[in-house]
Amino acid sequence: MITLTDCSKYFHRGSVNEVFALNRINLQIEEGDFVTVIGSNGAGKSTLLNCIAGCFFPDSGRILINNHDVTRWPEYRRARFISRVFQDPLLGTCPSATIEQNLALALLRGKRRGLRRGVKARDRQLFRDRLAQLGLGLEERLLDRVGLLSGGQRQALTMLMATMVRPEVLLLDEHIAALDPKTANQILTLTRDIVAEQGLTTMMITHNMHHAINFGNRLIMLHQGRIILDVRGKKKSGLTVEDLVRQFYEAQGEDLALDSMLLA
Ligand SMILES: Nc1ncnc2c1ncn2[C@@H]1O[C@H](COP(=O)(O)OP(=O)(O)OP(=O)(O)O)[C@@H](O)[C@H]1O
Repeated sequence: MITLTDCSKYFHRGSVNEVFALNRINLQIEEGDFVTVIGSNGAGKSTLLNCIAGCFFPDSGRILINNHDVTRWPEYRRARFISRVFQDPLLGTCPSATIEQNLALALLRGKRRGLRRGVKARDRQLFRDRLAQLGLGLEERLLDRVGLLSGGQRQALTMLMATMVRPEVLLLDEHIAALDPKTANQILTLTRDIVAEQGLTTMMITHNMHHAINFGNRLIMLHQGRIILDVRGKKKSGLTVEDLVRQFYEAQGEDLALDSMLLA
């Protein structure tokens, strides 16, 4: 469970460049919730995930993860609970290491990391089994360097690594945005399967309203650092893209001609 109470975040506070990126956010995400996060450019979506992940501290407010008050915990300490996948498939893996070395590293998440003599046979079988689920033939390429993989293969591997040890929270920051549509759909399906199989508490930022509606059980929309829409369950799955656009403008009380939303 993630609880944000009155969380605010400024950048360049007190200067002419001041940005009020998160404006007194109150949000409770239940265990196993899969929340899609949408909003215009600069709405505060990544800032919200960064605050939860501990990239920086909020200026005010509290953050609880599974009843631990992590508000002042540094990022590395929260990494015990949180896995994150970014837009760039180059992040999250080590390109010069092999697939099995990357997976072995992922297996150590949350444990004391020491030098180990290579990959154990038992682990290797686990890696083969998990990779086979991707249907990309990577189970036959354990000794290939990750830098040789395509963006889609790499993002699939990153998803596997992020969930190799079950995280309490999975944060997906536009993780399919750099992929072609077919590969993006494959990674989304993989995401849905892994999240369902492990019952992960998940937040997924997307600019695609269809994805926001069709994935997850809850949808939040941010605008200017505030949550302006929060729908879940049947109400969410019954939404259309047109509903979302309308609700966006209604929530703001602004003219429909405004084109700040930038959602596909
Ligand atoms: N590290 C930072 N330093 C200064 N300003 C920042 C920083 N991170 C974010 N901001 C500002 O905070 C606001 C919210 O940014 P954020 O990246 O959270 O938006 P977003 O909703 O993720 O947008 P996008 O869809 O374009 O990725 C923006 O005005 C941005 O310029």
